[in-house]
Amino acid sequence: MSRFAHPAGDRHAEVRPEERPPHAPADLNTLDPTIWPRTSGRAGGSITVGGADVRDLVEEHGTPLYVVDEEDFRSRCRDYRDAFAGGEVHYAGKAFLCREVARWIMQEGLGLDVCSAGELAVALSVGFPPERITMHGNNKSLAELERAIEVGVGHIVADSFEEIARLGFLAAKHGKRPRIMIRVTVGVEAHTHEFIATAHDDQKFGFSLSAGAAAEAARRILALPQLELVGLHSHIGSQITDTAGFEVAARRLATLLVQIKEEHGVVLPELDLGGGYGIPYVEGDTAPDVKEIADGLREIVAKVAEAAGLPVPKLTVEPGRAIAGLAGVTLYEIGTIKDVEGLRTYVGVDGGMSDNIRTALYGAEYTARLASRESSAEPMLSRLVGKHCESGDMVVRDLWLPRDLATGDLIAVAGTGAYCRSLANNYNYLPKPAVVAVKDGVSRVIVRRETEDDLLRGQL
Ligand SMILES: Cc1ncc(COP(=O)(O)O)c(C=O)c1O
Ligand SMILES: N[C@@H](CCCC[NH3+])C(=O)O
Repeated sequence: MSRFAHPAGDRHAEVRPEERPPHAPADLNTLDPTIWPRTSGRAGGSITVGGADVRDLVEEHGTPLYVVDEEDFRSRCRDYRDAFAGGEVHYAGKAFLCREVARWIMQEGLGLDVCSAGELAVALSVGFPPERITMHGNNKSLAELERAIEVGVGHIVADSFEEIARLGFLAAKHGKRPRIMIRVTVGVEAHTHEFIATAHDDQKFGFSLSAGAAAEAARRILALPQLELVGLHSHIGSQITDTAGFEVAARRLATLLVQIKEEHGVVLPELDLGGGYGIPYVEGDTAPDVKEIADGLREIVAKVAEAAGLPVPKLTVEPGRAIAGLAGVTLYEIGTIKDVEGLRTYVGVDGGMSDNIRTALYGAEYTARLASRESSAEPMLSRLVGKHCESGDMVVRDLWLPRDLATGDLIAVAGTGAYCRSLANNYNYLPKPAVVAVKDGVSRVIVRRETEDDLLRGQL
């Protein structure tokens, strides 16, 4: 099991002694280049991202602050696009989407996955080409499906029998022929936290392969001439570092491709293997390299197609975290430092589970550093906690920080570019932090900080 994964039942358990960090790192100032943004470093002691000093960023934009290294984000788009040349890469907007990010995705030549009318609206608002958009969701509303058909999204991934009937009705109503994929539950037990594993049979997504539901979905779609069935889709889960699950998924999808050809004489031209590629969050984490993923998946798809006597389908992947995750860091200001004798030091910051709920939700681990200066003080075992009324409100559960830490110091948490702003909430009426993009020493607000007016808007 990966360090990220642990049974949900353990979530509230105390840290067992063997899980405590065995020893402090030799140097608390270093920035592991596999975890921190590609352009990050230290200058005059302070951490810099995209050529900007975090002290200046905070001076200008306040804390907590989400900082996105634009070059890191865009270069990972290009890495995926180049590695999967010949196929398609769709960025999964749920990881982190705003208008500016949609523009970056568009400019870098990627497609986009959306899973709600809201995500679709963000993309359309900046002129994202609808034909490069895929619409997902296990319970899309009639209005969401209608909007997707009206604007002409490139693919709609069917997730239930009800939805196939709705799609048939709406396509006929609008005189359109949407391109449909079937979300197949391939029965893979992905090695990740149970809340983000999506291909074992006992869950809400997709049509079960083993129970025959996926084959039945194909029958029903092919019976509706107003729908064009173009392929099969599988997404086995998120933060997956072992690529074996993707191979099994690809092989199993291929068996269905063969079955559909034999039963209906139809060769589906596309295969979408979803996203889920893991990233390193803490030192020692390993993550698959994009080239290896691409070469591995391409080889498997080609092999299984060949063995089945089918033409090699076009391969699409949908990375979210692997593009956005490491581009982002969160900056906090330290407010309180509370030493609990003999146990640890609680370091309180001005955000918490409203801007990063992943630690509370999945037991996620993060790397954090004193960001506004370097220190050679002794390491102290710390817990970086938020300011919410929950004792589970932690940003980093176990962390070594220098003993001379003081109120007003800045802390940077790495790897917060994915599923932090997108999962942010207003618990305890905290306003959501701003998101700034940094590049060549210049910062731009791409999502402004919420204000008290935002918090009160819409109430009687
Ligand atoms: C259908 C689908 N595609 C892609 C993704 C992106 O996953 P990740 O951010 O782990 O790459 C998800 C989320 O898990 C998803 O549900
Ligand atoms: N929210 C999850 C990922 C879920 C992906 C959506 N299917 C996380 O932070 O790890």
